[in-house]
Amino acid sequence: MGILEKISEIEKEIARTQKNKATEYHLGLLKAKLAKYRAQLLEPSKTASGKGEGFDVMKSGDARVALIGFPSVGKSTFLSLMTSTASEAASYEFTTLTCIPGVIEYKGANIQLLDLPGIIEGASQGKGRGRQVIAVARTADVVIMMLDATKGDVQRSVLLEKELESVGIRLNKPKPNIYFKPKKGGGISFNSTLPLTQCSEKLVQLILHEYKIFNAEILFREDSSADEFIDVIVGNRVHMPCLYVYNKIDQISLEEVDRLAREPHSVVISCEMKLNLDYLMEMLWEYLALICIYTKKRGERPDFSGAIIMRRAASVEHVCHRIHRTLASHFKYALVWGTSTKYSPQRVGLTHVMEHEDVIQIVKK
Ligand SMILES: Nc1nc2c(ncn2[C@@H]2O[C@H](COP(=O)(O)OP(=O)(O)OP(=O)(O)O)[C@@H](O)[C@H]2O)c(=O)[nH]1
Ligand SMILES: [K+]
Ligand SMILES: [Mg+2]
Repeated sequence: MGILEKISEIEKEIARTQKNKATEYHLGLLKAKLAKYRAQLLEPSKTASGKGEGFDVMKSGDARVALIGFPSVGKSTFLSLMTSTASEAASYEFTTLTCIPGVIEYKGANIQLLDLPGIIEGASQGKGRGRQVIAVARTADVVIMMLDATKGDVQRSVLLEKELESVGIRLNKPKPNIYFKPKKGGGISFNSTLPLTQCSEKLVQLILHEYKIFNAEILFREDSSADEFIDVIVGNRVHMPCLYVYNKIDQISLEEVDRLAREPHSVVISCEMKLNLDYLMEMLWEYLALICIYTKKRGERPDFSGAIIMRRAASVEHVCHRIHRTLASHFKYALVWGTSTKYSPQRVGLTHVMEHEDVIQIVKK
């Protein structure tokens, strides 16, 4: 039996197994098996000629955003609208056949936006160009899942989310807070800091057994599920923020727009009428978790023309490294003006955490 058949067998068995206390272990085991086969699917195939297969687009700029969606939802129209790159748009499906990069300039940051072919159900198993598209999605900092507002797409977004889930991409989900350390000997040591309602020591043992792990230390720090535990063992999961963008709202009623806008993580837009694009950029900025830092030399005004773009929670040390490789080793202290400090300016050390629009002056030894 091929992997795809095995996967489909297990999926069928999961679907026909009733979920209750008695089947809990059986289901847990099935899920562990499923995750194992899915992982094999992700491995590069040995038979394929290899070259020219993937969409190799160089990473550039401060962050990368991938446009994922069914065909003809308006991904290429969006890229052409937001960047100086033109990507062909048309009313037929699968107009775009490869990965087309553009750059959005926003708040001094260069955000790389990737237009991609439309994907359909079964993409993760190689339908269409699904696997290449998903491989690109894995490299993004944020995924924009673009949906067609005229197609009642709340349900359809679930389908695509499942495709991404099945290859280890977790959208808008925090990493499970589980400590897991394989050992050389000593058996399984299992602990939890709170009562578990979705998983148990026995289930954990079974799952570990399936992965041929017989010695390990495990600590559940939250009430995680068996699926989340499997994610931790498998390890190559990508946790990624995702914005659900409903396009073509020029075609639906105000009530419908209002309803879609209230869905979690969603933004409603119209590329054709250029509606709500500012708000989308604000949300994207939030989801990318980028901040602007301005530098200032002693006795001079801050340089507001060139912001340093960093990730949220970046420290003074991170800023130093960005300015020059050796700066941190000559660092004496820094003066910071802005929302991260109580006083303006305030003298801070390397570990101080910067905030958006802070100004920094670095004093060397
Ligand atoms: N009414 C309306 N039509 C739109 C809007 N945005 C895009 N379209 C139309 O939707 C059709 C598909 O647009 P594309 O940009 O080619 O869609 P795509 O998602 O890139 O499609 P594929 O590359 O085939 O997957 C085109 O006819 C666009 O003119 C919009 O905001 N409103
Ligand atoms: K199209
Ligand atoms: Mg397109």
